Order: sequence, then C-alpha cells, then structure tokens
Amino acid sequence: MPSRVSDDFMAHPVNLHQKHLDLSSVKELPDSHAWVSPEELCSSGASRDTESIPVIDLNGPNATKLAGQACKTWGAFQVTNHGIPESLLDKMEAAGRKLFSLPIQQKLKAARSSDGVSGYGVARISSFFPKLMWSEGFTIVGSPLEHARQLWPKDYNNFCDTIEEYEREMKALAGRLMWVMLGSLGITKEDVNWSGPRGEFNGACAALQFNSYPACPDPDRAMGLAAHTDSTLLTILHQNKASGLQVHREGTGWVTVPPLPGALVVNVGDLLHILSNGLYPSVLHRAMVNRTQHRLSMAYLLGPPSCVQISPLSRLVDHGHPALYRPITWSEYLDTKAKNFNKALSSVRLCAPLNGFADANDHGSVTVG
Ligand SMILES: C=C1C[C@]23C[C@@]1(O)CC[C@H]2[C@@]12CCC[C@@](C)(C(=O)O1)[C@H]2[C@@H]3C(=O)O
Ligand SMILES: O=C(O)CCC(=O)C(=O)O
Ligand SMILES: [Fe+2]
Repeated sequence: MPSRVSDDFMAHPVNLHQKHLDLSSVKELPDSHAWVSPEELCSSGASRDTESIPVIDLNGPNATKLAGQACKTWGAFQVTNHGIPESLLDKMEAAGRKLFSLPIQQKLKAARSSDGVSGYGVARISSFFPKLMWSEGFTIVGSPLEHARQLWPKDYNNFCDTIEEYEREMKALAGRLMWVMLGSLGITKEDVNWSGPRGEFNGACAALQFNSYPACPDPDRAMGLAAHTDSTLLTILHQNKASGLQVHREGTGWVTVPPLPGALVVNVGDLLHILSNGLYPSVLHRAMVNRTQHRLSMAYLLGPPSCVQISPLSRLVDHGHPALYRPITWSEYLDTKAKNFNKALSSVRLCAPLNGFADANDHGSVTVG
C-alpha cells in the first residue's frame, strides 16, 4: 500500500483543545463534545429503524442483480458468505481492543503526525466541526511496523501479522465486490483497464481504519463519527456487536445498520459514484454512541492505483448521459476532500445530474454534523 494515499489531510491538521481526552474515564459529557444542547434534545437525530440496507449472500444466484439494486437505492448493503474467516474478524477485533485499551500516553507515542496519514488520533474530519467526536481512531497506510513498535516495543509482531493477513483477505474480497457491483451495470474487465490483466485490482491502494467509540455518559447529545461519505471506490466495514452505524437515504432519513453475525457492510464511496457516472450514490453515514457498550469498527478503504485518473466509465457515457465528473486521481480527491469536505464531490462535477438528484453530500436537509 503506497503511503502517498494521502499526505493530503496534512494541510488541515486538527487543532482543537482537549483532542486527546481519555474518553473512557470521563463521567460527564464535556461541552467540547456536546453536539446537542439539552433544549434541542427532543427533536434531534431521530432515526427510522423499520427498514435497513439489504443483506446479500455473495454466493447467491442473484448477488449481482441485488448488489446493483442496493447500490442504486441505498449506496450500501450488508454481505454474507464473503469468505472472510470469523476467526480473523475476531483476531482483528481483539487487536483493536488491545490498541485502544492502552493508556493514552502510550497511544500518543503512535500519534498521527500533523503532516502524516497513519497513526492514532481523532477523526481527521474533526477540523470541519465546532465540537469533538466521541471516538478515537488508528489509521494504517503501508506498513504498521513503526507504529506497532512504539505501542508494544516487545510484542508488536502479532499485531503486524494480523493486519497483514486481514489486508490480504480484504484486498481479494474488495476485488470480488468491485466486479459484482460493476457487473450489474454491464461493466466488464475490458472497460476497466487499470484493474489489471486478470481484473484483480492488484495495483489498488488501500487504507485500514480502526474506530473506537467508548461508552458515553450522555449518548443522545454526543456524536461518534459525524456524517460523511467515504473518499473511496468502496469501503468494507466490520462492526462489533454494539449498534451505532446509520446510513442516510433520501426520503427516509437516518436508518440504523444492525450488526449481523458474520456480515460485513459495504459502502459505495465517492470514487465509485464518479466511475458509475452518478448511478451509484456514495452513501452518507455516521456513527452514534451508546451508554453501556464500547463500540469498535474497522474499515477497509479501497482506492484505485495512485497514478489512475478516475472518471465516468465510457460505457456509461453517451449523448443522453454526459460525463458528470472530471477525471481525478485518488490523491487529488483526498486533497479536495481535506479542503472542502462535503463539497468535494460537487467541486469535481461538470454539470448537474439529469435525473435531478443531487450528490449525497449536497442534501440541503441533512445536517452533516
Ligand atoms: C484514505 C483515506 C480515507 C479517509 C482519509 C484517509 O486518508 C485515511 C482515513 C479515512 C477516514 C476514515 C474515517 C472517516 C474519514 C472521513 C476520515 O476522517 O478518515 C475517512 C477518510 C475519507 O474517506 O475521506
Ligand atoms: O464506525 C462506523 O460504523 C463507521 C466508520 C466509518 O464510517 C469509517 O471508518 O469511514
Ligand atoms: Fe465512513
């Protein structure tokens, strides 16, 4: 995984006081983390849990068709029968738990530097919000060795081996999912020349993100991870047993994605939105927190090879369907996101979509914070 995935957030270092509070020992929600005032509490953050994103059996006969429908209508789905061993997911969860349960001073030894992308810290989108999120994160781009050594000077091999195994398995699954999702649009390997000779997306870049959401003394007024879309082709997310992920759907509102044993969540990211010429919306999502349970999630963020310019696939462009976005590399897009956050996708857009839908990020009615 080349480390140029991005140095782009470095121009916008998070610079907020109290950014390294030990959240698990806080007994009362500090004002720095209060997104909702007590007066606003009744009307805020309502979510509908009567429906949720589809659950798709990856080995089922209709996987391609169902994935296409899910991507078009939700920009997300849960996948089962994905082939990732449960034991590996358990090992990753244990690795995340071990990491976040270290004393804060130890975690800060592996802090993400102001000009870096890997390491421990608050969500990098924090700089766009007046309040801090009830979470901490650890990002891995390239080798985790240096940071693992700082965290566990005598015992870093286990962590590194688990990460390496997870990345290998996730890379293969991400390639499979790309073809299922693109296949539904009639896209073949010949249409995506950067997918490699066997269409394995071997040169693809990726990042791995551990998220930790400690139990919160006032969960209705806090925010785990503010609403955002991922700057990826696709994201594969594993969440532990504690619920918290919500996706936003136009006309429906916020909907909880319940943790299902053995299932992984797949999100359409901004670059797949561009590649599909707007046919697959990148899903707006956020993470809520709760009073009693420590929530953990791990995201595998897939992007294209660093030299590739992503633009709408030519098979999806004709007179009636002009290209909606200009070509852009992943690194350039991450840079744009770091500067413009939820305006990044529209800043790359060439013309308004013909179907009249705006990008997920542009919903006037959705508060992203
Ligand atoms: C490749 C990347 C996508 C990401 C920024 C990053 O350089 C590494 C971390 C990713 C992450 C994970 C949590 C949510 C998010 C918005 C963030 O703040 O960091 C995403 C970034 C993204 O998708 O834009
Ligand atoms: O924790 C979650 O459920 C969401 C995490 C997420 O959106 C991310 O890492 O990009
Ligand atoms: Fe995300």
